[in-house]
Amino acid sequence: MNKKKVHEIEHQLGEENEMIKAAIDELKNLQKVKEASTALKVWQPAIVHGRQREIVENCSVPVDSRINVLEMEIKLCRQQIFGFLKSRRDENGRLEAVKEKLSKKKRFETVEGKGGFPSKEKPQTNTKMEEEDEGPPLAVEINETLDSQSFNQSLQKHENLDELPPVGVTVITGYLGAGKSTLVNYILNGKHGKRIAVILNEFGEEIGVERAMINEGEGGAVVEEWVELANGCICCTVKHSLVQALEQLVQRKERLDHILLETTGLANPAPLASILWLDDQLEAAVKLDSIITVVDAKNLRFQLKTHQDSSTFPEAFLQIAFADVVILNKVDLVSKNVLEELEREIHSINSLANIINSVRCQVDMSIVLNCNAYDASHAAHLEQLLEENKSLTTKDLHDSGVRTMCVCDSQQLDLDKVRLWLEEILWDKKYDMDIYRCKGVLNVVNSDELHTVQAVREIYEIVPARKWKKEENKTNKIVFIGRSLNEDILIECLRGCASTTC
Ligand SMILES: Nc1nc2c(ncn2[C@@H]2O[C@H](COP(=O)(O)OP(=O)(O)OP(=O)(O)O)[C@@H](O)[C@H]2O)c(=O)[nH]1
Repeated sequence: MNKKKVHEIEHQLGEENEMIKAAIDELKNLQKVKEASTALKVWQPAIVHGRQREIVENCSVPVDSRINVLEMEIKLCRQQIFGFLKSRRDENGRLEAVKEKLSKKKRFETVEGKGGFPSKEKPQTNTKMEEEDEGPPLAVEINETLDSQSFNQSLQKHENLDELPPVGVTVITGYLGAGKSTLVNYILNGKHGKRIAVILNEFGEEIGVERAMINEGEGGAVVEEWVELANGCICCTVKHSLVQALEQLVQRKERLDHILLETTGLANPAPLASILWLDDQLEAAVKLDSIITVVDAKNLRFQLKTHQDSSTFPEAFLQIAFADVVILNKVDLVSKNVLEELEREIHSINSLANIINSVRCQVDMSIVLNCNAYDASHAAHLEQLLEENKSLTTKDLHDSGVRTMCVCDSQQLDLDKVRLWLEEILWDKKYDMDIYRCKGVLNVVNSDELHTVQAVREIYEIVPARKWKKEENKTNKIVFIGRSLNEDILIECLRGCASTTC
């Protein structure tokens, strides 16, 4: 399956390469024509002059406009190639992971055959379906057995798995000791009746410790699965294991309402969004619900300042910058004044985030489950956020240089131009801006639908959300969160995306 996909990607890459070559050849020829036509205006020996005229006369296309179009085509081809290379890398990575898992499985069978498998590590597979499931590479515990009737029902439902709505994934991040596990515990014990799977990412020695410290819900959530990902941080080394873990979980989609993914305290949450957005198979089965960052009110200032004088950027900043919800926890340990300052500080890093104060993460469940922070159907909420950010001044500069900026313009936009612009600033880092997060609503030419744009690091998505309402002011509003943001350039670029046909 993966091999086939790799071949497909390679085929597409080949085609894209051919197109780029053809476009470059044409561009070279056109540039010769352009040079020749310029040279015609300069004195030349007659024979050279004649040759130049011939080149110009043989060219029937309007050179300048064709050159512009070709340059655009080449750029698009490059972006496509960039995307294919990335997919190929991901696919190859997954292929390797599957191979490794296969070889492990072979080892497992050999050991089991000799009766020597340590019981703790042996997966408790109680049904045929579970035996057939490919487990994630690391520890997986299945806490439920199915009787034959529910197994059959489950199998029937299994056939219609694709028709089920995607399962929401809440990423819980936050600095070391902020209260992430406390939040997971709280959710699992809440009276919401949801069936929840938990994925934990801990470093080597900690494996199993987190698991033991979290109490499964009693009368609340049914913990379907615990998946512990070892050996590294989700944002780098265990990415493939995470994809596999998610894939395994969604095989049981009919028995799951939600997935919680608790990261290590030193994780940068951005790559997680890209995993959930970029993986085609996963995309239909799971969706990023929201990124929740738990913040320790007592220690936040210290955590933010720790790296201020060094070149490394504190994870605490990034975790706040990417958050949709910030739970300002341990408010019992600070005064009201400090709390207000902290709220200001958090908003100066990320003014889009919804800040909730808490003691022991006791927050309203609706804030943490089914936020739909990335869902186009929640365009109204997004619009409200953007409206609040409109008044934001660019002088709200945080010490770190991380700032939030809102740019607005009322002209109808050309979607291709918007894509090119976003790719320039997110992928090519044109203008040296470091954009962590971007959210916006767009008024697109030839469309009566409001479009939303979402970006986390280099991954972005533009989707039609709903029809514009009559009374609405069709303004484009985009909020950027990042470092070295340049308001003038952003506004100029947004205006440059205006459609010329309207
Ligand atoms: N006083 C006070 N203590 C809290 C609060 N919330 C959590 N704690 C305590 O803070 C400590 C750390 O909480 P955890 O939930 O383990 O934090 P964590 O973010 O999962 O920690 P790591 O996994 O090490 O990153 C525990 O001793 C909690 O009991 C709070 O609101 N007030």
